[in-house]
Amino acid sequence: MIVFPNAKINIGLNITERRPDGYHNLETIFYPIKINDVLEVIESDALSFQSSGLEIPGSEDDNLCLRGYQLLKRDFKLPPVAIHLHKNIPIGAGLGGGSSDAAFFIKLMNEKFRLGLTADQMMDYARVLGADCAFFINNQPVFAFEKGDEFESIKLDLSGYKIVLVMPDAHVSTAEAYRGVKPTFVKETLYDLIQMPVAQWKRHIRNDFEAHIFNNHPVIRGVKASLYERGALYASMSGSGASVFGIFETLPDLSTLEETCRVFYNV
Ligand SMILES: C[C@](O)(CO)[C@H](O)COP(=O)(O)OP(=O)(O)OC[C@H]1O[C@@H](n2ccc(N)nc2=O)[C@H](O)[C@@H]1O
Ligand SMILES: Nc1ncnc2c1ncn2[C@@H]1O[C@H](COP(=O)(O)OP(=O)(O)OP(=O)(O)O)[C@@H](O)[C@H]1O
Repeated sequence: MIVFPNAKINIGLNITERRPDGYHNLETIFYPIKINDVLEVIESDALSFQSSGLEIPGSEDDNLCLRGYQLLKRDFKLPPVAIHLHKNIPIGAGLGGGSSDAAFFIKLMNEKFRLGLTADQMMDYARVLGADCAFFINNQPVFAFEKGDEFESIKLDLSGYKIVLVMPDAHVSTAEAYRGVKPTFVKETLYDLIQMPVAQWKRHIRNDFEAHIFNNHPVIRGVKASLYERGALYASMSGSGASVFGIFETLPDLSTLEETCRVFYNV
């Protein structure tokens, strides 16, 4: 069975408090985008994992797909499987690529081996693997809160706009991003702000990671500025970075950015 795990962007991200467990409470809007990996699972004689495409740092045993397999195996009698992941979603990008692979792996296993899990049950498994992971089970635009793994559905349809995603030559680890952030009280919740017209978002919606990540990686600040110079209605770093997205009325010419960055049009 083959599935195509997709990336997400965060529209707005407010870090509201540090939790006793070391994590942070936050609020954000998750929006799915059309940048995809390819994940294939076949029944096999032995458990194996191989990947192609972008190089994934870390050992294969730490790959979130294998961790998903081990997690399900605690509760279900599963045969060995051969997993192939073709990696295309940029890594260290704030696009949730690894989390998406894990969530799609759980959905695939549920279907392939008829495990009978509901979406809520799959989300409970996904939460164990990462804060971002549960979102990709339903994969619909949501307002997310607490660790970013509790959701309220929202009406948000950006299909009438052109969304462009730019990945500069910089990588930010999620842990690095959280280490430098100072939680702040939220006056106006994103749940309400997101209902404003897109052209007004620039004045009201922010990503709390940007300030210190831009200081550590000025190239990311430059990409965001370029998107506004080319007419973006709204531009922001996604999640903990390093990718930056822009929402446009018409598709911009980003050929100069393409010299130094990976640019994805119409995501
Ligand atoms: C930045 C976001 O992508 C926004 O959507 C997410 O909050 C990150 O979620 P994620 O990559 O799934 O994160 P995890 O793999 O669960 O956590 C990585 C590290 O980020 C920090 N972390 C993550 C989520 C959160 N709400 N508070 C945190 O402080 C913790 O130090 C944790 O050890
Ligand atoms: N399937 C996978 N794809 C990508 N990274 C993976 C995968 N499985 C495990 N990882 C590990 O996760 C790390 C990437 O996570 P990181 O949080 O830094 O960036 P990200 O992919 O942009 O995700 P996020 O949006 O959650 O921040 C990699 O260094 C790698 O070791």
